Amino acid sequence: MAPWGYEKDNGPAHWHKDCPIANGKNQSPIDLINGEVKYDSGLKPLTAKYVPFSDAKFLNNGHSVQFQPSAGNGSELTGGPLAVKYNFEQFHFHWGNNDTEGSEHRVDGKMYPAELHFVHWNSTNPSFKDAVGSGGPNGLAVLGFFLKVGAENAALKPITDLIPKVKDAGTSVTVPSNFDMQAILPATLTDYYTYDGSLTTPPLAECVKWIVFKQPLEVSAAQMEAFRSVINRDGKPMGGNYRPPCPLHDRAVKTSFK
Ligand SMILES: Cc1ccnc(S(N)(=O)=O)n1
Ligand SMILES: [Zn+2]
Repeated sequence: MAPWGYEKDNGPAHWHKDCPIANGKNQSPIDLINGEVKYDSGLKPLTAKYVPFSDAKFLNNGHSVQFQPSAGNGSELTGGPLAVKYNFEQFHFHWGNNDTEGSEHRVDGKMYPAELHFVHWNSTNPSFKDAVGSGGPNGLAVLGFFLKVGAENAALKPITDLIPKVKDAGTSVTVPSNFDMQAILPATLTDYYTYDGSLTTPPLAECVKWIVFKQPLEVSAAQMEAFRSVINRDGKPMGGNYRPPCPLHDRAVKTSFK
């Protein structure tokens, strides 16, 4: 099979051939149906501490654009549904070719124009790779933020301004060291959905504690257009790099809000 992608001949419907877990019972993304979620008063607030990065890259890996600091940067996530500290690994995006599609998770069937994933790994593992392979839903913790079109997002501007420099697959740039990742996050990380799921791209490992925030972040139309100018490994616009929702099976989606 050609390397996996989102086209007709290598998209999500094909992934099960190389990754049979694609048809597993704990796959992501899912449609977050408000009538079926359950408030959990035991969910604590989440704390994310992102420290300045000395040498971080912003890159086009052929299926997304991704911010990746050097390993062991010291940024970490605790609280919420998490029992231990998780180390920050990278963030990346999924988006559509128009404003009616692009997010991976949906809310009552609604898609947002894009979704931002902050990936963290369970610090009881020696590395990110070990955490992915650790088995069970506590290997990674991924924060999902919906993006909607509105005001310019000043915190993401240093990243969206770099997009023209990583237009082609396999390109990367160094991110200015004064980039403040903490500023991307809302002041308080409240009101989220959480459930046990998987990576949404191959290898689709079922190792993720998903934490999807109810409140979307805003980006400007110009920032959305920047994403839509990115080219994938097949030389086509990367937009549409989202997996459709997977069956919930017998999983519960909990909320930190009523
Ligand atoms: C690190 C990683 C790999 C694959 N997929 C994801 S995702 N889209 O589930 O966050 N993250
Ligand atoms: Zn993702």
